[in-house]
Amino acid sequence: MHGYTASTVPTPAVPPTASPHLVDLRDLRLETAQALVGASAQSPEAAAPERYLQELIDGLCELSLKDPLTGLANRRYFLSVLEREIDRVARSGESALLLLLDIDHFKTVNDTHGHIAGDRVLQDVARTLSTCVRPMDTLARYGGEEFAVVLPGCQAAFGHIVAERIRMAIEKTPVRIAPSKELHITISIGGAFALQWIRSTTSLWVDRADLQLYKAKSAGRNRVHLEEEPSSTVTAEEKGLLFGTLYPPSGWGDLPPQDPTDSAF
Ligand SMILES: Nc1nc2c(ncn2[C@@H]2O[C@H](COP(=O)(O)OP(=O)(O)OP(=O)(O)O)[C@@H](O)[C@H]2O)c(=O)[nH]1
Repeated sequence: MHGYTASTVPTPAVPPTASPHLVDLRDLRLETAQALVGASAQSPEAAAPERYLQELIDGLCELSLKDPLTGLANRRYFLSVLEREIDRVARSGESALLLLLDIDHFKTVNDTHGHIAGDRVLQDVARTLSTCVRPMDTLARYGGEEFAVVLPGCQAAFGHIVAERIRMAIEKTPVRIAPSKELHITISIGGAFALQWIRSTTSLWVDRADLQLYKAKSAGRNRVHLEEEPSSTVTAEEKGLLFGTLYPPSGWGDLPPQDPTDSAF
């Protein structure tokens, strides 16, 4: 974020309809912004208001994409990345892995050590996770104590290795919540690959990974569960996305209904 605060930003020369000297960013409205832009074009100090506006826009963009506690991408941004990834995989047939990572027994951390310690755990876990991913991967805080990462170009053969490496990194990195108090944190990980050549949806992809996360939790936590055969778990909805009305939702590989009057048969 930029170093300005909400109430101390000096305004450039503005028309009388806009506020006189200071603009509280929380109160900034479209008309005010338009007035600032209009004035900046005519003002002899044109450079300053433009810089101000650019900083304002940059700051607002950053706010809208980042999780304030951890500095990671937020859910909204992550879903837009997933959307793009689905597109890419559908066009290129390359692989991509989605991992959902959830801190184990996090409620106990909050209940035992307090919310501030819980926040510290979230920040430290985020930092450790950041060291485990490649620059091309997108890591996000997906919800309360849940994180997500999408790994473009991750082959099925390597998925488990990558996820296991992340799990172990968290397991062997204690979180210091006080000078003499360290917590040992674990995470459960569920993962699913994007369906190659199929334009699925973000929610179906997330649901798949979530099912695996549920299995990892149910199996005892601190473990990785990845979908085995992505193509064997294609849902009826996804078959519809691929084949439209050609194939009935009864089963993968069903033949389209034959029209006896069609000479092609
Ligand atoms: N400190 C802190 N706690 C949060 C935040 N967001 C969510 N939580 C807490 O995360 C906890 C999640 O608890 P549960 O959903 O029961 O999950 P859990 O205790 O980790 O249990 P399992 O996931 O089943 O291992 C709740 O106590 C929430 O209050 C946050 O930003 N900061």
